[in-house]
Amino acid sequence: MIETILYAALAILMAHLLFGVVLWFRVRKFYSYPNVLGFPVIGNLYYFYRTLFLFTADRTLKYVIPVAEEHGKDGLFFHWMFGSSVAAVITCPHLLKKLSYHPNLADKPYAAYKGFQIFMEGPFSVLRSDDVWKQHRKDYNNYLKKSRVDKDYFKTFTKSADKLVDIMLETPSSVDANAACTAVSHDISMKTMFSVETSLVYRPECLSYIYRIKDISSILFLNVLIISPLFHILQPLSDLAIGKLTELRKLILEKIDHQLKSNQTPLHELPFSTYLALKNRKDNGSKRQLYNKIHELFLTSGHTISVQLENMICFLAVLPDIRERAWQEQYEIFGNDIRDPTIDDLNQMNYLDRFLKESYRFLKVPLLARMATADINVDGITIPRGTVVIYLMGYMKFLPKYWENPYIFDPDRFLEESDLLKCISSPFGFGIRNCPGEYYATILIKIILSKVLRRLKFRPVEKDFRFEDIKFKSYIFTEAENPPNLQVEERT
Ligand code: HEM
Repeated sequence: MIETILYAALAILMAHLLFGVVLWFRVRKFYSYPNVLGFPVIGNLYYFYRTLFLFTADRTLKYVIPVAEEHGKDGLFFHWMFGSSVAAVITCPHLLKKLSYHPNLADKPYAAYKGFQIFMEGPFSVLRSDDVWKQHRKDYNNYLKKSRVDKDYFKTFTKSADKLVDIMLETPSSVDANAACTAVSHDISMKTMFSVETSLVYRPECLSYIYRIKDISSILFLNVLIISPLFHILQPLSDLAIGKLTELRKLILEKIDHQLKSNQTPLHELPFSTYLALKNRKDNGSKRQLYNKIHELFLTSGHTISVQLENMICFLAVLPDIRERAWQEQYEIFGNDIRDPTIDDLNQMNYLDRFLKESYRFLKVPLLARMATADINVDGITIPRGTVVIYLMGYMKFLPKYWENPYIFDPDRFLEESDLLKCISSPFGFGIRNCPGEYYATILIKIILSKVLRRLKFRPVEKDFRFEDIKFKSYIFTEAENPPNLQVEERT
């Protein structure tokens, strides 16, 4: 018996060493780690297991940043990542600038985005930037373009801003701004993208399911090597996990059905979700494909705004000087008038623009990833075809070499903006896979903050809570993990 166990242990050890040799052979040309115990094979095995269980963006970042600081050279280091691919990790803004629009870096890597395909199907989760992606993207661009936002969605934005203020005034002694912003931004997304009016998004049980979607989507940033075999189990589970949201989906599908049956609305006036359903029908797409398209739209249009908005309100609450300066600018434009802003008004809000930029720096996407579809030569180094290129945004946005006092919240650091800083601080990504929702998001957030600032005074209930007390955690975006409840009063 003991002999059998010993043989089995020896066999596992040998198999491991062989595996280690294969790993080392694959990465030996550009591996930048020191050997472990002087042996490259053991080093490779060590890093293989060390990164195999990096499931979430937060864990990945916590592991990669110290490695970048220790081993990165000239803003780049190669790493055997996610247990499955060689990654070139970019930590230097100059390199980022050179590579961000590189034609060989137009695709998204399987390793980092495949997980999203469990429940999303649209430009975000399409890996190749091919004709399929182009078509999806064209549809998004069409529904998010400036003329649509200004003409079709603007009124919804302004009405919803008032609604948010009213909700915050309902329980002025202790406002959960996160819940309020989540409800309102999902309501806006339901109205603009899905043309559905429902109070369901305001119900606490529905909100808790929306938060769950956030958790699921952050976990989906995961290790495909482990997760791929589980895909078929995970897909039905993801439906179960988002329970109440299936009620929202039901409403969306009923609306779609109704619009398709009535056949009266001209094609270009259809809401985005109905248009997607029509196309899905034409392409003989399955019901699951339609669900996945709806989920992507729901996540990209609702979740993104709610995270940014709730955190920005939290920043304004804990930074009284900045809040008053932002209010002062509003006062200069509107006086005491609480009328709806126009596009011209929004264009005059320069301090608010800087506040948004500085907020985005803290609420950053922790990392962005692309796939090298051919060899890339940069600064005398070759990034080979098939390498996953990871832009370590969460690191570059706080490098003291580029940002004075990086952990101080200072909108005025954007008074002068170089091309380089613009590139690092870009909250909406870059290259052809950047965000199509930038205009929609910016207009919406500015309208809401303009109303909130003009109508409300607010501070944390816990008076001593400071900006420095905020603990940040990375999901798809980086967010405050411990936002304080707010005390609110109407400005007179
Ligand atoms: C403040 C709000 C938002 C921020 C900070 C943001 C940020 C981003 C970033 C950084 C990317 C690039 C992701 C990557 O490279 O992997 C992205 C992609 C995307 N965003 Fe946004 N986004 C926001 C709002 C929106 C909105 C409102 C929509 C749609 C209604 C949207 C739809 C998309 C889509 C479809 C993609 C994928 C594009 C592609 O791969 O071609 N986003 N977003």
